[in-house]
Amino acid sequence: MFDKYIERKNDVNSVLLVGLDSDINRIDGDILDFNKKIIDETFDLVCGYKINIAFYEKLGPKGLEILEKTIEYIKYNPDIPIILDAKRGDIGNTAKAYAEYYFEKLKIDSLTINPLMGIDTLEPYLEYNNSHVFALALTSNKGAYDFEIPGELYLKIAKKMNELNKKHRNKIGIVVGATNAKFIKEITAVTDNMLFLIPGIGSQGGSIEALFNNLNGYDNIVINVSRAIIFDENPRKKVIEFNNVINKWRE
Ligand SMILES: O=C(O)c1cc(=O)[nH]c(=O)n1[C@@H]1O[C@H](COP(=O)(O)O)[C@@H](O)[C@H]1O
Repeated sequence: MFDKYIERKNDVNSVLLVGLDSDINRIDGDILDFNKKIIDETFDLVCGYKINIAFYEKLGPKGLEILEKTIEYIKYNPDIPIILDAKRGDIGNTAKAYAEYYFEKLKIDSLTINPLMGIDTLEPYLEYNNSHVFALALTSNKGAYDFEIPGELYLKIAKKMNELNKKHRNKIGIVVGATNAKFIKEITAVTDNMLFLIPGIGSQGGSIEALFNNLNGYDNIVINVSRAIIFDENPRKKVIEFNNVINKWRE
């Protein structure tokens, strides 16, 4: 799956993920139509899509149906990676149940997971040929200062995930928030070529400049922007703008 990201990134020259955080409270009409419109307007320009399950779960069975149809719709172009953002983390037996739905039925490319309960909770996700997970390490919210940053837990997670990533042939990446960019430099020092999923640009106010100053040339990244793209009146234009600014820094 790692290769799918790298190929896609090189093919379209973009590391941008559009986050389909399609909140019913901000949408007039049908969410599936809303998603299809965003996908139609952006698919040729983006590295991939991240779908946060919360906005679909809250609608009950109808929401899951929309989630499944959205994934199917993106898959008309099989080269586009799809991340399901569910931040799962539970004992092996339960993780196996999550994995069956996400990787066998939905056939997503990556799942976000919370690694706090330990390595055994990740293992069921890694048993599929093409599965991939992004483990939360340094999140974008201010609560990152509650547990992740004190005692450098985020670094401990990054190191362990890097080790696991080598063992499991590139099936693991980490989440690092752009809003806490100053800590990213230390992370790049302890990781090899694992993928970073970077949220926090756009509505959360993360600085692209600070992000790239701290990435220091590290380019195994995908940058997610949700609200600032999907709720803009011209999502395609917004994607082009983000691609341009980000690619200037990547040069
Ligand atoms: O795992 C994530 O994607 C994630 C981790 C994190 O630390 N911060 C974070 O914002 N996210 C997700 O990234 C998206 C950010 O959305 P916007 O702030 O609208 O761009 C949401 O789906 C969040 O749940």
